[in-house]
Order: sequence, then structure tokens, then C-alpha cells
Amino acid sequence: CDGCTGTGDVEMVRRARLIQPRMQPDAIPAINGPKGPLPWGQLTFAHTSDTHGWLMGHVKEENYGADWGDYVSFIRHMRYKARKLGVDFLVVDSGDLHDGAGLSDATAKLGGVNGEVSLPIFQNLDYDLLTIGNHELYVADVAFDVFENFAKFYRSRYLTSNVQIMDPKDGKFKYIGRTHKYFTTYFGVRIMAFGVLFDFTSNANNSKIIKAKDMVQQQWFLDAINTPEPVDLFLVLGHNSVRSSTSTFPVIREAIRKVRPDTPIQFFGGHSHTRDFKVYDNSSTALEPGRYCETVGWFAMSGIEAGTGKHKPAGVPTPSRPAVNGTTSYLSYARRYIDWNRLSFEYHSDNVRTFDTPRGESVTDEIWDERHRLNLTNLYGCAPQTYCLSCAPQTSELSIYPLVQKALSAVIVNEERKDIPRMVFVNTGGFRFDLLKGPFTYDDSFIVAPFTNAFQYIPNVPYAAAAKLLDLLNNGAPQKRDMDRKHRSFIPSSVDACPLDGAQFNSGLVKRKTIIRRQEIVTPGYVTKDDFGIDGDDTPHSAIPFFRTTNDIMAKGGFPTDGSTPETVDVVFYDFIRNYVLTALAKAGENYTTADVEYYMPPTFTSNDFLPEYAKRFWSKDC
Ligand SMILES: Nc1ccn([C@@H]2O[C@H](COP(=O)(O)O)[C@@H](O)[C@H]2O)c(=O)n1
Ligand SMILES: [Zn+2]
Ligand SMILES: [Zn+2]
Repeated sequence: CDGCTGTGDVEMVRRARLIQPRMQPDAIPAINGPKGPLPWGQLTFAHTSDTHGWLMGHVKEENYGADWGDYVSFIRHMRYKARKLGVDFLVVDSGDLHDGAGLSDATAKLGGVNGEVSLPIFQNLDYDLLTIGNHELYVADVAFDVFENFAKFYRSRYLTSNVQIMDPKDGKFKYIGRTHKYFTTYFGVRIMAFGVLFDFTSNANNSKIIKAKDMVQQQWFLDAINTPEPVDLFLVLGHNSVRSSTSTFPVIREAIRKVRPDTPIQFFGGHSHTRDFKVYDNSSTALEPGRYCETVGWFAMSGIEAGTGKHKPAGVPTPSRPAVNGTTSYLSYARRYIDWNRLSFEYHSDNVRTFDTPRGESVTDEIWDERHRLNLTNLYGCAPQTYCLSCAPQTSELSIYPLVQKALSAVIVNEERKDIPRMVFVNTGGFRFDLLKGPFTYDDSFIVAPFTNAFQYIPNVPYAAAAKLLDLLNNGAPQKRDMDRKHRSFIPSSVDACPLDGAQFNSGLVKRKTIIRRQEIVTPGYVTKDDFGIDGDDTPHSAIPFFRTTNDIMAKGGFPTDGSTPETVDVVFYDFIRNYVLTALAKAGENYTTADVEYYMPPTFTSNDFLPEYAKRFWSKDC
């Protein structure tokens, strides 16, 4: 497995970069590319959300294979193009920068803070506006780092209208970023912007989230929406799904509409990891740009009666439809979901002779140096097949969940209680990405299961109650984001098998400054249906099937081999779902409290550790 170790990796990186330009065409990976030029409007936006540390891009999927340096170069070209076209171009992000990849998460394992390497790399992008996600707030140290460093870096551009942190210097709660920003664009559009997190409640104690319904009553908000200054557009950035029932965007919209019935309101959402576009009314729409550096959300609007920007810039497609189909409006809109790869980025930069800007190149170099320094390519074992999160029913052997159950049964064993039967309950929301065939590395351990949830247990629970627990948990409160519309893939009924197979992709162990070429066939990927229809995907794809999962799954261990049922069992679970387990046990007639809960495994052995342990024990190292 050449290149599997850290040192080998760097050697290969350097070599790969040198030889790339002379690669034979057959060696150049192929994906199908953009269907045509992007729309540009009076105001045009590039939007990211839920990047979750994937700044390296998807090293095993060419389709999403660009890295953060490539995105930095892309945005530089787009800013230049916007000026040439005579339109305003704003770059925005809706949060969730942590938990999901080695580059963000490995530093916490080394005793540092999650994000201490990835956030400074992220900061190479000159965002116009950003807001905070719930993954910036689960852990007190992470929240404080965001307050102390990230928010100070972006200053008035980091909007956290309803999120505060306790400043240890004086013990007072303060906004992490700014509550709002009033500004005028280059071409003269006057914007009032907010950044609103959904009503998140699992935050660390040092932070506070003000519910949207309370925020809209606060004096600063009322002053902002009633400002005597002219406002041409309200811009609401939010880590907030654009569609789910838990979204608080409607609350914000109603509050603004009460005092400004005619001013356009544009929302940029996140959190549900979906490509989506929602129409609220004829002057109010919302975009959501997916997850994990798979998508750049692209949005263009024209018709605002302000400024000197062009409403129909020459030589490019322009926004052409009202928000509500069949009506007439002075505003017109367009949206596109761009695949995160160099083919797309280069194409939309008009195939400039040198795509890579010096800043972009240095960001790429930094990412690869850090990847090496953090040992992210260290190998645990070779996955014999691809195990997917949602491309197959959760009981199918193609799904990751039977593998998780096997690994939990084998690895989650307390030596002192190994002969006592145990039932291990974990939430499916803790698994974040497919485990791809081939090398399963330190980086992949974060990609698949980034959280550090501890294994806790209640000893000697009557089996009769424990046996009811899984059904009670799965019929109880949801334990993850609203999955209702998570994958809005438009799936032809003929697709019934999981087309993903790690063998198709590069090993991910060597740097590939990929020169990709177009292919005629269509690669599997997003097939998005939103309020504007089915033409949003910049690169057409064949659909990947999507199957929902239950809240939780359960694995057994140490049960009698003769098939008899034990009197009592140890009920083991992630600390993240402890309260759900206690509630469900009460429903099963067994009242326990947190005082009955103990650690089953050492608290340092977490949900991020059991799959690597399984891979080390049971998978070959010869990929
Ligand atoms: N310690 C944790 C924290 C979160 N989760 C899961 O992540 C979901 C939230 O992720 P988003 O990217 O959608 O904000 C949450 O609902 C849990 O399912 C976890 O398992 N453990
Ligand atoms: Zn997220
Ligand atoms: Zn989120």
C-alpha cells in the first residue's frame, strides 16, 4: 500500500504534483461537467454551508475533489468577473465548520482544540458575511475559540444575531459576533443583514441561544428593521434549514414583513445538508448549498431599484423568472448548485490560462502539509467493500449499519463485565459519511464517525425492559436534524443498487492536483428537486438511491450461546443519547436517573474509536 504512511504520502504528493501536467489522457480521471455558464444578476452570491472541516475536498471522489485552495482561486476569478460584468458579488457561509474530517477534528485528539488548524485555513477566504452553526457550540473550548479568534478575524462580517458566549474575563454573556450589519455594496445596494441560528438547545454551558421568537422582540432587532436608513434588501444568513418544520426563518420573515411589507428578503440557510431552494413569496426566497464541500450554492437576483449594478449583464445568462411562477414581479431570480471540483471551477472561471492563484496554491500546500503533520493518512485497515449511510436499506449488507453493529459487538466490551450480556444503543446521526472500499485511514475515522461520544451504561437492567428499548427510542423524539427533506434526490424507480464503490475513486492517499476531463456518461450524484424545479444542478447526475434510517440501532454482545434470555443485561449507550435512553426506559417501566449511569468504556475511548479498532483487528492491511 504505497503511500499509506505519513512520510510516503508527502513524497507522493510532491511527485504527483510534478508529473500531473504530463499525465496521459487515459490516466486523467473523468467526470461529466457543467451544463453551461452560470447566471449573473444585479446581486450574485456564492454560498457554502456545513463544510465540517472538509477543506481537503473529497480525496476519494473526483466529483467533489477540489480543495479549499481551489475554492479560494475560484472565488478570486469570480470576483474579477463580477466587476467586469458590472454586478455585485457576495460570498457567504452558513456555519458548521467543525466535526466531519481529520483536518478539523484531529487536533482535539492531540490535546488541542477542534478547528485550531482548519479554521485558520478556512480564513484564507475573504467572505463578505458568515454565521455560526451548532457545531461551533457543542464543546465549550470550541465555542470560546470561535469567539476569541474566528469572530475577531472576520469582525463585522461574522453575524451571530442570537448566539452569545460567557466571556471569562468578566463573566458576562456577549454576542460571539455582531448582531447585524448594515452596509452598501460596491454598486450601491443598501443591505441590512442578520445571522440566525435555529433554536438549538444542546449547546455547551458557556453559550446561550436566544430563541428566534424572543430575538425578534429585542430592541436592537426592532431598531434594525425600523432603521431610518434606506434598506433595499434584507439578507438573513442562518444555520437554519430553509424548509424543515424546525426552521426559524419564517419567524424572522414575519417579523420583517410586519414593518417592511415590500422590501425583498433573501435567506441563505444551512444545517439540513441539502441542496435546496425555497420560495416564501414573490420577494423572498431561500437557498441552501448542501454539505461537506460538495456544493457551491450559486444565486443571482435582479430588479432591486437601487444602485448602479447591471440587472442584465452582457454575454451571460441572467435571472429570468419571478419567485412565484405565473406571476409578474419586478424581481427575478436564478439558482444553481455547482459540484465542488476543478472541472467546474475552471470552466466557470472561463478556463483562465492559470486557474491557480498564488493564494490558492499556498492554501493547497498548507492543507497537504497539515494532512501529513496530523498523520491523517495513517492506515487502520482495508475496507473490503463500500458501506453507505443511505444508499441502501439499513439492514442491507451494502449499508454501514450492519458493519457498525458487528464492530460494536466485537469492540465495546468492558473486560470486567464481559460475561454479562450487553445491548449497545447508538444514534444513527453519529455516522456522517459512507465508509468507502479500500484504505480506511485516520482521516476516514473522522469522516465516518467524527464525534467523541463516550460509552456509558446502566448495569443489570431487567431484560424485559431492555428488549423494548430500541422500539421506544425509534418511536420517540427525533435525535437528529430533521431528515424529512434531507436528500431531495429525484430518484428514478429503476435505480435500486448502490452505485458507489471506492474502487472507482483514487485511493485518497496521494495529492492529485487533478486535471480532470469531461466524460460523456453521467456520474452518480445529486439530482435536486427544489421550488424552481429540477434544473438547479450545474452538473447533471444520475441519482443515488436514498433510504431513511431509524433514530438508533442496537448491537448485542455476551448473550448466552444456547439462545436463552438473560434476566438482566447491561444497557450501553452513547452519552449523547443518555436522556433519550432514560426517558425510554421509564416508558418501559424502569425508572433510572443519571446517578445510575456509569462509564462502560474509559471516557477516552469514544464513538470515534471503535471502527478504527475493528479495522485494525479484522481488516487486512494490504490494500
Ligand atoms: N456529539 C454529537 C453531536 C451531534 N451528533 C449528531 O449530529 C447532528 C447534528 O449535525 P448537523 O451537521 O446537522 O448540525 C445531531 O442531530 C446528531 O445526530 C451526534 O451524534 N453526536
Ligand atoms: Zn451540519
Ligand atoms: Zn448543523
